[in-house]
Amino acid sequence: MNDVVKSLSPRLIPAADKSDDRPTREEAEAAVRTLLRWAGDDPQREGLLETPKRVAKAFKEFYSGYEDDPKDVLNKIFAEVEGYDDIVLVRDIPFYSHCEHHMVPFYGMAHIAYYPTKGVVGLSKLARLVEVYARRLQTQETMTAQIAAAIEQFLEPRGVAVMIEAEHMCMSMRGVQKAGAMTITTQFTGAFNDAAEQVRFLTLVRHGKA
Ligand SMILES: Nc1nc2c(ncn2[C@@H]2O[C@H](COP(=O)(O)OP(=O)(O)OP(=O)(O)O)[C@@H](O)[C@H]2O)c(=O)[nH]1
Ligand SMILES: [Zn+2]
Repeated sequence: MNDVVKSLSPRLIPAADKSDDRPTREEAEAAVRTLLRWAGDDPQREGLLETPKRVAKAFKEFYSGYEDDPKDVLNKIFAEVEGYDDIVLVRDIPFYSHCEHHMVPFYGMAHIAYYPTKGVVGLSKLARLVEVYARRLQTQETMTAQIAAAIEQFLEPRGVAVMIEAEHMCMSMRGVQKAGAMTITTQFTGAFNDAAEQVRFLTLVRHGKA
């Protein structure tokens, strides 16, 4: 296992703590009313009356990944694949996440590849794994490492490659205001530490043929 993944994995693999000090829905809605006032608006005006309830509900969707455990996503392995042990790559998995610095969306595509050893997982599970980590407060780097670490731990492949390309709204609509700037992160383990393997991965991601 790659050193970065190994050092990150204890913190990153389990589902987030379900701590007891979670606020009630009423407390969450009151916090939204405070932010509405902070934005300069009046939470009591008609159009905003139901907004705190909607925001609390939307947060449940945006951050549902805290309830999910990668173990439950990757626990079903299909071993009967006639000895197939070549690359499995799912590219262009769209995702929406929120940056942990500003709680503003960043969104883009994830590309995931691995070389199976003990079997393969259902292809949809790789997209579900992206959801587990995207639906939390994140940095793009952490999310990239977490996806690679989970596949390492549960599939024990010959290698994993993860690439994420995303636009960060905190860089587009505020702050430095560079709309369209794209951030690319990669995490390679095992066989993918080889330069030729990285070229194969990137070629498949870009052109669909090796
Ligand atoms: N490395 C990394 N940085 C991120 C990510 N998402 C947002 N950021 C950056 O987090 C940084 C936070 O910087 P700060 O100086 O603490 O906050 P700020 O004053 O709001 O910074 P500006 O965005 O430059 O206005 C910014 O440079 C963001 O671009 C991410 O996924 N990875
Ligand atoms: Zn941000």
